[in-house]
Amino acid sequence: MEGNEMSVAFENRVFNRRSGLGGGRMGCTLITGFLGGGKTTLLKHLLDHRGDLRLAVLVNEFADSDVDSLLLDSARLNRAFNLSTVSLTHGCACCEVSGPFRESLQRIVDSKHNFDCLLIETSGLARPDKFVAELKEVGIHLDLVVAVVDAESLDKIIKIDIVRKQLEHVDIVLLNKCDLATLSQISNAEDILEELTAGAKVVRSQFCKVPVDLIIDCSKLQALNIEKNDESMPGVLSHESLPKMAFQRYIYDNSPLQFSSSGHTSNQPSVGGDSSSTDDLHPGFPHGESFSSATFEAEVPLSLVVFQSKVLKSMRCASSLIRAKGIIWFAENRESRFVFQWSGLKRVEAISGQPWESSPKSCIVLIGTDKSELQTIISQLSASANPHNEVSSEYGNLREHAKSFASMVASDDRFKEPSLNKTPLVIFGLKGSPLRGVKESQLSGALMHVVNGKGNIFLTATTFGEDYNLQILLDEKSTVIDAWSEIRSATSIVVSKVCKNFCPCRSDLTAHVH
Ligand SMILES: Nc1nc2c(ncn2[C@@H]2O[C@H](COP(=O)(O)OP(=O)(O)OP(=O)(O)O)[C@@H](O)[C@H]2O)c(=O)[nH]1
Repeated sequence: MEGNEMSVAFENRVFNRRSGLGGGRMGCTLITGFLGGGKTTLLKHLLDHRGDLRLAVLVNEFADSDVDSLLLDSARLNRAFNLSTVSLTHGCACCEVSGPFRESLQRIVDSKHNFDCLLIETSGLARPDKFVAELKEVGIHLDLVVAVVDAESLDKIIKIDIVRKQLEHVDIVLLNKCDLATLSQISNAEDILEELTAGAKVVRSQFCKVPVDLIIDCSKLQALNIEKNDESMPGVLSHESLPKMAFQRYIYDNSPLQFSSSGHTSNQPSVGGDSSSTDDLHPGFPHGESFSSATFEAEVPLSLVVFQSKVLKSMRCASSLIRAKGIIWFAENRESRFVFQWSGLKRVEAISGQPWESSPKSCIVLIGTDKSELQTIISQLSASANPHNEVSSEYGNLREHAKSFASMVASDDRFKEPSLNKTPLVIFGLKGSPLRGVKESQLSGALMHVVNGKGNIFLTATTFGEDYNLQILLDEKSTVIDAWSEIRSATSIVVSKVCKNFCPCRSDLTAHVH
């Protein structure tokens, strides 16, 4: 790539905006940034707030699995927009751009949908500069390169070569996850970015909530006065994985399970993996580090008891694990699909909000630098898969634990009335404050992050409209008193942080301001 080409894009955009130029060609925003920084979160935010923009989206994924499409629910979006999903399993937009990536670009350009803007989410291990020439070839105008960066972990990951490369030519950096970072982490991150990005705009954000106009050039549309209709659904066109030539499938030899490559239909869990290394597989591979990915799939539910006691434990012990994400089918919550996320400084989330649209199954991708650690986690995941759908034998005294925990929650008026279901899950959550504009989801979501971040307890969350509930399953090892004491003290931290900007005279929060 030519040196300053991308930095110039931002100035061009500014110039075009001011002069009403920009041409009739479709513009493109490239979203880059290391694994787990918040690129998909930004994409979702843009899709949710796109107004009447017609957006085409390409998602580039590191692992050999379509997890991002599952997380974005792209099949549903494409159905609504009458587009078919293109599966680009043999081409990497970053490393091998001549194949399917070019074809998808061409398809977007030729599309009768007349898209206003193409959003490309690059994989967390891709170099954004590799995309520029291809875009030019098909006549797509690169408006902007945006990097999404985790403010809490930037000082750790900045040592990784690809992270530095990603930041070299960006126009805007969203310094994201500012809700998790301390002020000193934020200002330290800003210093690092100033040094590395040669003058990019740095914008602090939480969950990438920034104006759409900052990321997408809307001025062209106004200048061209394009008529819009209400059916401007985005087209989420593809998932891509890294090229087969740069990767080697490997099988976990010592597992007793049957293994298969993607597309298996058995009721047994299956795993697959990809590994990349600059040395032995692809001498020209530009990523500079050796990363591996492994995918676990199971069409039987996973036991939450085993998941939290074994899988999470091995994930926490795996110092080389960088990222995990996927969809989980828990035996204790069969009706909903849980979106599982592990990113940054061991931040764990498991949130369900949607019923299954197709047959339930779990699909989890792990990315790290040590294959054997990934293998250990995969083995634990396999152990948590329960082909016989019998989990009640694991419950033992857990229901008693649940009852006493629920009674403790009931005694604290910061919480809603807890409930129990037929499993040992306790369902509970913090009260919101409509008067102060503090939602249940804000408080309970923050509580989940704080508690899960410590790693002693695992909270999952379920959402339904404005309702946001947490779930806890106290296993044999956790004592109810310890768990409750940890949740109470985390609650105090969360409530004081979220509510600190509000005047304490309002009565509906008095319960929160203990
Ligand atoms: N607390 C907090 N969590 C965030 C924020 N932004 C994103 N997350 C969470 O961080 C996790 C990773 O976010 P993603 O958007 O999937 O990150 P990504 O960069 O697309 O990840 P890869 O595609 O794997 O590279 C998810 O659990 C998000 O909910 C934020 O500002 N604050």
